[in-house]
Amino acid sequence: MHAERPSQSASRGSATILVIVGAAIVAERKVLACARAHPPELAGMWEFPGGKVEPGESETGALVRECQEELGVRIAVGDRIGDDIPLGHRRTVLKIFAARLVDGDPKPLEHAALRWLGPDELDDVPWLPADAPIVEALRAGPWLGQ
Ligand SMILES: Nc1nc2c([nH]c(=O)n2[C@H]2C[C@H](O)[C@@H](COP(=O)(O)OP(=O)(O)OP(=O)(O)O)O2)c(=O)[nH]1
Repeated sequence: MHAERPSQSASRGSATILVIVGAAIVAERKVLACARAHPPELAGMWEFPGGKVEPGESETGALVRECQEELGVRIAVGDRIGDDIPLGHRRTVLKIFAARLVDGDPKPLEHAALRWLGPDELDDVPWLPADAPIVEALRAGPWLGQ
C-alpha cells in the first residue's frame, strides 16, 4: 500500500490555498444570482452566494452556513459545476456547487439584490468575471433544463 498523499486541493507546496465556495441554487429551472453590496470595487457585480471555507470546516458545511447567513435559507448541496477557478493573484480557488432550497425563501440579507435567472436570462446581469465558465456551464448543462 502507498501512503495517502496530502490533498492537493488543501495545499500546494507549503502554502495553504484559500477555498471560496459558491452555490448555484436552482429552482424551477432558474438559478439564483446575487448582487454584491460590498466592497465598493465589487458592488453591483453579480455572484453565486457563498464565501470562504473557514479552518476546520468542510466545503459543504461552509456553503450551508453562508447561504443561511446571506439568504436566510437552508440548502442541500449537490454536484460540482465546472472546474476549480483560480482567483486573482492570491492562492485562492473558487468552487461552485449545484444546490437546491430545503427551507425558506431567499432574502437579500447581505446582498443589494437577488434575481432568479432562466437559461435565456443569464446575460442579463454583470457577473463577476471569474464566474463566466460557470455561467457557460449552466447555459449548456442540464441544471436549467437545457
Ligand atoms: N461568494 C462568491 N464569491 C465570489 C464569486 N466569484 C468570485 O470571483 N468571488 C470572489 C469575490 C470575493 O473576492 C471572494 C469571496 O469573498 P466573500 O467576501 O464573499 O467571502 P466571505 O463572505 O467569506 O468574506 P467575509 O466578508 O466574511 O470576509 O470570491 C462567487 O460567485 N461567489
